[in-house]
Amino acid sequence: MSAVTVEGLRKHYGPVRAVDGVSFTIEPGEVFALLGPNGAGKTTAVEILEGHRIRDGGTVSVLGFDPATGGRAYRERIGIVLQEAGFEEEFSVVELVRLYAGFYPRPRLPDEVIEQVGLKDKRDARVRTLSGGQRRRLDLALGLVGRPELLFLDEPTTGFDPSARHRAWELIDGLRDSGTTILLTTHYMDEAQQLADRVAVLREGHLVAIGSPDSLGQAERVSVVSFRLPDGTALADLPSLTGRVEADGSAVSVHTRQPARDLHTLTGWALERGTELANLTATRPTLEEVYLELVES
Ligand SMILES: Nc1ncnc2c1ncn2[C@@H]1O[C@H](COP(=O)(O)OP(=O)(O)OP(=O)(O)O)[C@@H](O)[C@H]1O
Repeated sequence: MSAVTVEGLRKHYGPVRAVDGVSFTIEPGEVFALLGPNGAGKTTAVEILEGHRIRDGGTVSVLGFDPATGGRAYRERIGIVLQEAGFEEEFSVVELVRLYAGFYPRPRLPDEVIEQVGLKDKRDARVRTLSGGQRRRLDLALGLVGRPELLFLDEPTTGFDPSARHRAWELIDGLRDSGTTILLTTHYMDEAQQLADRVAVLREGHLVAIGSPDSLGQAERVSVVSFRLPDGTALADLPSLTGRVEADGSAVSVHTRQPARDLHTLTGWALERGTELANLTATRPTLEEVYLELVES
């Protein structure tokens, strides 16, 4: 059985179709990243799965529960790491983690979780004295202490310094290795590439792509043709191409679904003018490039 099955999910706010017929599944043990620009519907979809919002249509099954009616039995099996949880500022780190541990039937040891998220030095510090990044790690500890089968991670590393980010990635990798299913949202494509077995891209309430980070570009058949603009040539002198042209100084990149055609046009153009296209390459795009193609085209 899939850990998560979503079919035809809909949630409208008046005229805004925040989620408009979205279907996907997440397998047990999978790390699944939901991507999309601001307002695409990620939070709405995730909060429906968490049981925090009521859907208007479609079916949802998470660990065999309907989150809308799963109640406490459901909440005991999931972990939620919110972007900005409101904390009791006067508690110490260990007190707060202990408090949360008390909500679950089979909690992990608070000190073990505190160490895992890298807050051992701050174990007895008051929450109000924590830095932003340390608070985010505390969020993570609170999401983990109940030994969840499914963990919801909302932008888990926003505000982290680079080394904290890499530690968080290692931690999430470790959770995957221990069999935890993870649904994460992120605006960092390198994070999705690094962590996710599969990613889904939402745009205006619709799923526009789904697959492994590496397969996504192939499915969209987007390639990037790059070259240096010949001396004495302006961008406006280039022939008309099927792809989207971007320039950074004289470095030009063409994001195209028809790389052969655009390469042919470009090389024909260069030959006619008796010039070269320096640094000419045609590559598969990064996840970030595929993502931008999907959400901006
Ligand atoms: N409670 C609400 N009432 C009315 N409209 C809402 C409500 N919540 C979300 N929306 C609208 O639904 C759409 C989707 O919002 P949502 O928060 O799900 O997007 P998101 O993908 O999570 O964005 P972000 O990346 O900015 O967090 C937006 O147009 C938003 O304005």
